[in-house]
Order: sequence, then C-alpha cells, then structure tokens
Amino acid sequence: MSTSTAALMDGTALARRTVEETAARAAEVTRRTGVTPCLATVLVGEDPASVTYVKMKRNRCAQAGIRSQHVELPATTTTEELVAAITALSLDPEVHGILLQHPVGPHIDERAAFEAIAPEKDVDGVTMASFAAMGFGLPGFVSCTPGGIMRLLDAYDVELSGKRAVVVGRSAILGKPAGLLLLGRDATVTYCHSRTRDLSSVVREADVLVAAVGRPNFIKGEDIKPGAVVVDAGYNPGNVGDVDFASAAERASLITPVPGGVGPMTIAVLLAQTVEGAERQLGL
Ligand SMILES: Nc1nc(=O)c2c([nH]1)NC[C@@H]1CN(c3ccc(C(=O)N[C@@H](CCC(=O)O)C(=O)O)cc3)C=[N+]21
Repeated sequence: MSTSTAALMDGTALARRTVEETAARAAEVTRRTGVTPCLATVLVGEDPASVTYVKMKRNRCAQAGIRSQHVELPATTTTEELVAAITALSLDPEVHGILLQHPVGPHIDERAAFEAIAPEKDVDGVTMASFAAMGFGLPGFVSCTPGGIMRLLDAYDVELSGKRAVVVGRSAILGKPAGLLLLGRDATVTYCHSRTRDLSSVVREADVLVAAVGRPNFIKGEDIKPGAVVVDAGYNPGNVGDVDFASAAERASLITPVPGGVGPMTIAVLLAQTVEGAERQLGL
C-alpha cells in the first residue's frame, strides 16, 4: 500500500481569484471610458471539444464583465476567408482581443490565420510578435496556457532558478513557449518530444515537469522524481490529463489535477490579457 503525498495546485481556486481581479479591472475600464472590454472568439468547424472550450471562454467573459463577439465559420472555410475574417476583427475598434480556437482544419494555414491578429489584440499570445517578445523577456501577451502555468507555479511559491525543468511536448502555443518562460526564470530546461530517446530517463531528472503532449496518462509515477513539481497541461478527450495522476501524486510534492488545474488558469489569463489589451487600446 502506498499513499498520496503530493499537495494539489488548485487551478480552479486561483483562476477564480484571477477572474475576480480581472472583473474589477474590466468594470473600471467601463466606468472610466464607457467602453466595455470585448473579446472576439473565432471558431472554424464544429469539433465538439472546441465548441465546448469556446463556450467556456465566452461564459467566463460574461462573468467577468467582458463582452464577447462570436464568429463561427464552416469547416470548409479557406485560409483566405479566415484571414479576411480575422483582419476585419483586427480593424474593428470595438474589439480589443481576438481568440482563434486551435486547431483549425488541416487544409487551413493556421499560422497565416494567427498572423492576421493585430499584435495589440493578440490576447491569446499566439502571434510571432508575441512569441518573440516573450522569448526576449519583453512585455507583451503570453500564450495563455504557459502563462497560466507560470501563475500557478508562482502562486505556490515554486522556486525555478537553477532547477531542472523538463517540458514534454513542443507545440507552438504550449510546450515551446512554456519552456521559454521557465528558461526566462533561470530554470535549466530540457524539451522532450516524439523523437526523444529514453524519455523516462530525462523525465526522471525533472524537478519541475510540464506535460504537454496530448496523450492520456502518458507520464507514469515511476518516472517522477520524488518531490518533483508536476504540471499537467494535457487536455485529452474526457478531461484526462497527460499524467497518470494517482501514481504521480505518490511521488510529487505538488501536482495539478485534471480537471481543475491548468485548464481554468488558461481561461483566466485570456480574460486578464483581454482587459489589459482594452486598457491599452483605450489609452488608460
Ligand atoms: N487559440 C487557442 N488558445 C487556447 O488557449 C486553446 C486553444 N486554442 N485550443 C484548445 C486549447 C485547450 N484549452 C483549454 C482551456 C480550458 C480548459 C479547461 O478549463 N478545462 C477544465 C475542464 C473542462 C470542463 O469543465 O469541461 C479543467 O481543466 O478544469 C481546457 C483546455 C485552451 N486551448
């Protein structure tokens, strides 16, 4: 018999506090300017998970006193049509932030679509300009999930300087930026991916582990270094993370659950950055 020793990093509770602060800021923007911060959400196709996520984001906006404007496009939308729709939102003075839900269909050039987001409205932190600013440690919008991960680590006073951080996954808006943010905080960062040889031996070195591969229960407790901090950024169908929680919690000191960990923080960062974008665009 083994017993769980890890403490939970409670993303639901931290997100609630973050959204409350954001709501107060949004109300202040509205009071001072008469303009309510507005997020445009763009959804291509009808993937049920994407539909759910976008709905959650819009509901959370409503709770925080942020307007949302929804653009729904058919799965058959071309790159040109999507770029045109996003460009229109970039030019619309009533829109302060733009979220293009990822992934779009394989026939669409997703990068081209993201780049149609005006940098000052890139509250989801997905453009090359935002990525570069983050990489250089300059102010700007961070990709929301990595931003949420850093807020969680900070809220639980996780020391990063000099620590070995291992990021499993290297996607453009999750794994890769997560590693750069950890590097920016003086962690020693290793990226693992599908071609990594002997993944277990690398994961076993991690003082801080970020799992972002999109494979349900992929990381097992036997590969967790005793006392490690484990962040599960996986979002697989059925709200299953990338980390086998039960076995990992026996060895970790701190761990995020799924659901209730990184997911709610992703949305909280999106809202916070939307209000920040509105403040700047309205000259506050
Ligand atoms: N441009 C773009 N930006 C994103 O930030 C983005 C995206 N595309 N595409 C999809 C992923 C996924 N994602 C999640 C957000 C919240 C939860 C979340 O809050 N999940 C809840 C559970 C979900 C539920 O209650 O149904 C939780 O973990 O507690 C999960 C996943 C944002 N993403």
